Amino acid sequence: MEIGQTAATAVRLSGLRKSYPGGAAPAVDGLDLTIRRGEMVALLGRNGAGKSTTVAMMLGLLEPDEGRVELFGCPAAQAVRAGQVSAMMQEGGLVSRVTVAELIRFVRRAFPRPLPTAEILRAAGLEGLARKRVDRLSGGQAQRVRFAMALAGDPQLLVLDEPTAALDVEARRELWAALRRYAARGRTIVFSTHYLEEADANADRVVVIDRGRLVADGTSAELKQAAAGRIIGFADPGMPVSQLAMLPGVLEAETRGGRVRLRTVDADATLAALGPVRGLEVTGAGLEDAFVALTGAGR
Ligand SMILES: Nc1ncnc2c1ncn2[C@@H]1O[C@H](COP(=O)(O)OP(=O)(O)OP(=O)(O)O)[C@@H](O)[C@H]1O
Repeated sequence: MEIGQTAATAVRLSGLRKSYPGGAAPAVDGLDLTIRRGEMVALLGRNGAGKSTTVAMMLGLLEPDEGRVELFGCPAAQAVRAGQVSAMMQEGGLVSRVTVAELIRFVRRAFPRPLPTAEILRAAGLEGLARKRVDRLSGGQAQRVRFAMALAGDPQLLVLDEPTAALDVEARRELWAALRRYAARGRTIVFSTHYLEEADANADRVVVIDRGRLVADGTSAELKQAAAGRIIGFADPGMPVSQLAMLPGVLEAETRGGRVRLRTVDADATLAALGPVRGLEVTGAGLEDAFVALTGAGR
């Protein structure tokens, strides 16, 4: 049997801890996380939350101080050696002078069961660029070549650390389309990001990390619901913010541009206590509201 081939669990992190020398607080502080095969999971957190450190431990590039990393039931390094796991890092030079197709053919040779070159090019949206030299590609195209290199060996698990950092909107859209095509093959994808909209649009599951700890885990709809409740907006009746904040269910109150915005866990109770208002709007809170509520970002 191939290593861990039957394991339903792709990633299991248990009690992970990591401190850097001189760091005031641990970068990762007791993280437990299980990811099933076929999931597309976003690790979401603000700068310095511990995402990259977690990803590096997941890939066996960094040794945890405490805890364990298992990929498909094996130690990380073993799964990586067996070609089950691949990573796309943020940067990294691409050799020059060769064409995209030549580079992919070269990379394929490193793996026991690589995908066919044509399939790799198709999956990464590079069909039209096969004959182009890699040192003449745009940033977005070069990033898709990195993605193609990462999937050449047909890994079961693909880990991407901020895959769309520094890409423009169009390049981002194309990379996400390529990633979704790969996920549709039943592969597991874990990506870190601090773009809320990317987590919202692409992940089956969003794991929010803050100060090295897991602070939320669910679908983005669940996180919005659990952390942020609903948003009530209406024309400012001139009531002091402190009084608005005291209304039943209200978690946050602010006035801006002649309107009041309340975040509430119980819209009915808030509205009943508020009485009639003008220009009322009630909406579900966005992932950004959930994120602020969960991490205290912006406080
Ligand atoms: N090589 C290092 N040496 C010392 N401290 C580090 C090192 N790498 C990260 N840190 C610290 O560890 C903490 C977590 O950093 P990490 O890079 O894992 O966060 P992140 O969530 O990936 O952040 P970002 O979104 O900015 O990439 C931060 O406080 C950071 O300053």
